[in-house]
Amino acid sequence: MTLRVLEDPARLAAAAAREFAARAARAIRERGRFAVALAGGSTPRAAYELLARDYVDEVDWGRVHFFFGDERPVPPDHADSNYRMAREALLSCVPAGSVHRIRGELAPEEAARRYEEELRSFFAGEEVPRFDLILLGLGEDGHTASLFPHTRALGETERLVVANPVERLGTVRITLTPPVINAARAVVFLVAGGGKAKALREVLEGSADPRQYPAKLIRPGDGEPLWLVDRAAAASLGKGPGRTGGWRESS
Ligand SMILES: O=C(O)[C@H](O)[C@@H](O)[C@H](O)[C@H](O)COP(=O)(O)O
Repeated sequence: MTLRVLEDPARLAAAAAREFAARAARAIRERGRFAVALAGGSTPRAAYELLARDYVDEVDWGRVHFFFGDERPVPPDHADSNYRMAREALLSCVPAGSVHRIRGELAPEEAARRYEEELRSFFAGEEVPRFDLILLGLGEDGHTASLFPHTRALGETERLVVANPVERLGTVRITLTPPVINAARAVVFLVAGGGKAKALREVLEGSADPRQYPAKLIRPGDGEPLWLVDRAAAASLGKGPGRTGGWRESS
């Protein structure tokens, strides 16, 4: 597991944009396309905006295929839509090869079924779709994508996409499941803000049950997750009695 601590959210966004562009170039060089699942929430927005502003000529956007790690059960123009955030920050600014949104306007089960169909079609021939990159955030409760603590999706081993009831939020979210995320060639977490410090320490150093901190379930077989965090989110690392190590800080 590699941890990079950036001074502030702006430097975190810049590092994330650089990472995205580097992995896109490598995937396109090696396989002729770059299949990426975008994270939702607020943290990644600045990185998406940097990609749209500073990387228009750096990335062969026509070979980039955008997917989503999860979606809220809302239409694409709703303020809570992860698709809407990505469209405003990036997708409307670059000539992507394709954009595959999760149809939040449908009933969650139907949205999950259709999205799974779309994944199986795009990744035809792959038992489990292998994204070149999956971007993820981390919630203060240790969730990632829409894998929330003690929810049904955490134990999913067959489905690629599920409708996941989240009692605490009183809603049903549509999310990639752990097997798909862990099949990715690369997983990069973007974590900013002191509010995430406790969850980040628990995930990286704690021995709590992964059902309590679902981001602990993310262990890509191919490579270690890269954690891009700002200094505020990293404030509690290396202090807890339960530091299990296992991560190295890279400059
Ligand atoms: O749909 C979502 O909300 C995200 O997929 C979710 O997993 C997010 O990444 C975390 O909740 C962190 O959100 P912030 O970046 O807003 O803190």
